[in-house]
Amino acid sequence: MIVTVSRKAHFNAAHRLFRKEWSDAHNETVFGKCSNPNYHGHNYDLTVSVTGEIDQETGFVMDLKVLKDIIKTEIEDAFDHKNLNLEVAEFKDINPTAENIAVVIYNKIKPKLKPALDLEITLYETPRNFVTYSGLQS
Ligand SMILES: Nc1nc2c(c(=O)[nH]1)N=C([C@H](O)[C@H](O)COP(=O)(O)OP(=O)(O)OP(=O)(O)O)CN2
Ligand SMILES: [Zn+2]
Repeated sequence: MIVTVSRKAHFNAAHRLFRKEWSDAHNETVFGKCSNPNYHGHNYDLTVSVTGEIDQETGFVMDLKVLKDIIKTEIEDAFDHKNLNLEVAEFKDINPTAENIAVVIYNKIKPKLKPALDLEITLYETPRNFVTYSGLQS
């Protein structure tokens, strides 16, 4: 039987949406208040979902304590109370949109899971704006 297990997490982070080759005025036209040169913050809510076979000995798809520890180490310790543009290496040259943050989170967590397990990331940037990524490539 294939089942999905999920773990919620949370982090606060600052960011600025902009392209460095564009003027502040053009960035504001494209990204609006999210391109404020002085940055702004969000309370990000994260759901990490792992899908796979139930292990017949343990009854687990995976141990949620293990998933909790992976999220803490890979995401919360790395992103919480950070300026994503300035302090998180993955966003040095990537705009920290919700889409790109979800892809970075996926790419940090996937190698920590058994290869047979599927992963889906849902990231809420605001209570009403959220994105989902499950590893599909164009
Ligand atoms: N496709 C995307 N669009 C937007 C992103 C994004 O990451 N991907 N990000 C932003 C802003 O950073 C931020 O989300 C602010 O959005 P906004 O609509 O202004 O949200 P509110 O302040 O109105 O808060 P709500 O709680 O959602 O009402 C913009 N676009
Ligand atoms: Zn923002």
